[in-house]
Amino acid sequence: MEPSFVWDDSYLTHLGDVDEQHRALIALFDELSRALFQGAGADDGPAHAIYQRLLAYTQYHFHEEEELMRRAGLDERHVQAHCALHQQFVEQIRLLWSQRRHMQDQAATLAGFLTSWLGLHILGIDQAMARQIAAIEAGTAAAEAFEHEREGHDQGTQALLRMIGRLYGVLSAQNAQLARANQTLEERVAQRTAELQQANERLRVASRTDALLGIANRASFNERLEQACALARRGRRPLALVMLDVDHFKRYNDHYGHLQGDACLQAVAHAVRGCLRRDSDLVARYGGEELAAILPDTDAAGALAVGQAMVQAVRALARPHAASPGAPHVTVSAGVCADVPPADAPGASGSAALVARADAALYRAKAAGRDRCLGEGG
Ligand SMILES: Nc1nc2c(ncn2[C@@H]2O[C@H](COP(=O)(O)OP(=O)(O)OP(=O)(O)O)[C@@H](O)[C@H]2O)c(=O)[nH]1
Repeated sequence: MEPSFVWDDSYLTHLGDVDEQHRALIALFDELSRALFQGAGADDGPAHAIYQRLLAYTQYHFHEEEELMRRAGLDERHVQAHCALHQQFVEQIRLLWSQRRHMQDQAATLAGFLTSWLGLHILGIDQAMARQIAAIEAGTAAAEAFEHEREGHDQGTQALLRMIGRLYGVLSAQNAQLARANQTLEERVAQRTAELQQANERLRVASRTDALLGIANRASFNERLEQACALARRGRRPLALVMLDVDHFKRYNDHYGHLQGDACLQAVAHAVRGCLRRDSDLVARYGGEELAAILPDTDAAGALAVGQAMVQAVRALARPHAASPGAPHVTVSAGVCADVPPADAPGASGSAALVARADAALYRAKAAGRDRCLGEGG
């Protein structure tokens, strides 16, 4: 059931402007109530626009009323209490409106608050204001009119009014606390969501990176290779691959131990990576001591030049390898191939054919004495 404001003569203050503004306010309250009840759960854009008009009009009305009280010369005790109620209302309605999404039944709560607050306010303090203005106009001193207003109520009514005022204060404070708690909760949820997103991003990067060498892992290599092949095929551009393997690495491990072996692989990976020139190039750990590079849009001559630069960069590390039957330092062998990837044949992808061809070149580089890079032409 919609709580709507039913106007009757008991609400009249007989102050022309004030009564007119009260009626306008009631009309806005009813308009907002209707919008809330009709649009419950849906987009509350229309209700929000009415709320903003209502808030603006309320503030205008409060300002007018406060000016009127000052012009009429009302006792300052009344003016202060009256202004405080106005201010409290503005704070409360703002708070309630900001929290409306957390309410179980926002239409009933908001409409109920508006209608009962206005009724209480008009029947209570606005009528007291009107009576004091009338008394002052009839020649009574402001302080006397104020005191008389107090005495006008019997003790029971006075106590009741105090209780209602106190109850309103308690509920307002409670409401503000709940709003703050909600706000904090929302901030915490937003912070946790951001942290989770960052953690997910770190996981995503980690799942594609080799933990020892800090370069792309095999899974990432496979994915990038498929993408690069598809692009190269579409553009009919050559795609180059470099397969690279550390020479006599088993002997290195046996001689220097696995930890030194790990450090050696890291140095090699760093040197090899330093030879890439384009953002689209990628070097990955293909297997134990085997690395692979994808060089999009690169022909055989270009690929051979990059492969040779990698071999030279590792040579330049001059990392001792006392157990090698070849050079006295760590070396690598590399094989390259470059081609427009062949269209996928059933059961075999163009990328697999390119890998096999680069692998065969690497095998020949090993057989030819290691520490070199060979292309498919030799
Ligand atoms: N320290 C270390 N060793 C690794 C890692 N991954 C693979 N290896 C070692 O690399 C060695 C590779 O040896 P092989 O495949 O026999 O080849 P190789 O000794 O390098 O000889 P060629 O390739 O013929 O020059 C093996 O002993 C692996 O244990 C790693 O992450 N760390």
